[in-house]
Amino acid sequence: MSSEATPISETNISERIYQLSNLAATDAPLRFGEGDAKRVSDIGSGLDGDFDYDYEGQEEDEEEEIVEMSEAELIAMLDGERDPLSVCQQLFVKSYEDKLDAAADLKYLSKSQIQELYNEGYFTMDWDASLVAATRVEIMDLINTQQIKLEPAGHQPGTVDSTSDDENVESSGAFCASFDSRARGDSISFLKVDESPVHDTENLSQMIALYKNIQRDLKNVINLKHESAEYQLALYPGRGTHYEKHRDALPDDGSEWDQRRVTIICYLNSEWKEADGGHLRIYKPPMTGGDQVEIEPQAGRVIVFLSGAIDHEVMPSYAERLALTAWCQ
Ligand SMILES: O=C(O)CCC(=O)C(=O)O
Ligand SMILES: [Fe+2]
Repeated sequence: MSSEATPISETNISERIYQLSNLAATDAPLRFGEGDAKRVSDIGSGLDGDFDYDYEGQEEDEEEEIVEMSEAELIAMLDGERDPLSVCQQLFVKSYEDKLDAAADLKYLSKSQIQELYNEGYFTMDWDASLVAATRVEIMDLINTQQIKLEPAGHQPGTVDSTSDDENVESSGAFCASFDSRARGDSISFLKVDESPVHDTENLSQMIALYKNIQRDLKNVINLKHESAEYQLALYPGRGTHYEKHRDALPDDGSEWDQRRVTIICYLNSEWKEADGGHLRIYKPPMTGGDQVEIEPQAGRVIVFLSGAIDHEVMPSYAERLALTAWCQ
């Protein structure tokens, strides 16, 4: 189905984007690719019933048109209207360049990293590999002792994401589809970093502090609504497991929706070598040339990107591959 052929009204799409965005705020990233057709009209509830009353003659004009559109089509349509990076650049506070010049508000990130995030939609950095390697040992121990319970991300909904909203799980065909094991081969656990003593471990808590530091700096230059973030641990077991091309959120200019705005991922693979694969492939936004960049998932490598602007894909991984992601809203 071609997105151009789909007539859709402004209000219609904004409501539907709102509902999709709520999905994105759980673990329902906006995946797209072959065979990923979803009914936008299936998502959520209420909207289609809003016009069910029968005042003679009046409702005809107001009858909402039900439009079928996959997430891929929705994103393609939005991208066609405006480059997703230029939309997400609106997330930056108006005075962000002044703040960079003052540099006083940045404690952990550099001015050039913030500028890269603005201009390219992402930047990479490296954390102390020995801290990350020690954290991996702690995490594997927590997994082996069942203190962290990983569940296949491509599993049936309702059993996977403790942070997810049951209403979404039940009402949304799209949500179900995002748990398609063909799309992703990892097992995941959402970490309640602020609540659980389980994660009160020396190295892991030091690493969480690093994420929080980044978030604190980002908050000075980007409109972020929350102090907290969602933390997801993801383990790919090897055997060529991957995560198909997707976007973590819709392009978001910071208006009103509960979107993931910034994705921060750190890799924890101390023994990683080229033949292990599992690179993160980044698709640069069209306005920066649209090239592909591959990020090696080696211990300490960190990527920070604008969730609504960067398509990405986990390439087949032939060794266990561990990553800790934080999504800031
Ligand atoms: O682990 C990675 O490199 C990316 C994972 C990812 O894209 C996701 O969990 O949404
Ligand atoms: Fe992602």
